[in-house]
Amino acid sequence: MSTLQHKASEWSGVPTADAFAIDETNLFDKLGLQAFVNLSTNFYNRVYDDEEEWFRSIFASSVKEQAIQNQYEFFVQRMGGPPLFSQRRGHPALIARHRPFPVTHQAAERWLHHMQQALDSTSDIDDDSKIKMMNFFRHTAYFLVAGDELKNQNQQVPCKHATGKQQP
Ligand code: HEM
Repeated sequence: MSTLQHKASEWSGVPTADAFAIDETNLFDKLGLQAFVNLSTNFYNRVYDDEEEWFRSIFASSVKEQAIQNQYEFFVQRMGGPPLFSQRRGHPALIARHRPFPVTHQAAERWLHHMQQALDSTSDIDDDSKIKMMNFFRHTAYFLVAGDELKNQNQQVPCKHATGKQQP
């Protein structure tokens, strides 16, 4: 298991096997496209209305409708549907795509809070699928936090040129 996956399991409290239980059933076949559209719409409606300005502002440079599409296309692709995300956006590379944003433990908890509420208000997703999806989201959120911490560590490592010594 990679260090990032290990940290993701430890911090999220979700064992890797539970996180990837989304692969046991084809959730796209089970739920259909509209359920994913509804989930991401519910999620981003909450995010863009968040009373917590520090969290809302992380999304300030994104257009809500595009953020909704980016998210549901990724979920559809990851949960057994057609590769809509990759066809339009390229490789998911989630850590790299989150690089501009402060993906802290606090931000992960706020993201997950909105996602739990979005799931609760999406009636076309059954309870078993909700549990599977939430485990995947929780694990992935902390995988991104682990990736973000790596980015911060790398920034603290001085560049070899910063020593003033010339390399041979
Ligand atoms: C942990 C807290 C998280 C924060 C603060 C965060 C923040 C963001 C922001 C600001 C964007 C840009 C919105 C856009 O224009 O599409 C974004 C995009 C995205 N996020 Fe997150 N995110 C988090 C967790 C997650 C998780 C857990 C997943 C997947 C399970 C995820 C998947 C995505 C995807 C697929 C995109 C679209 C990327 C693209 O199309 O370039 N994010 N996220």
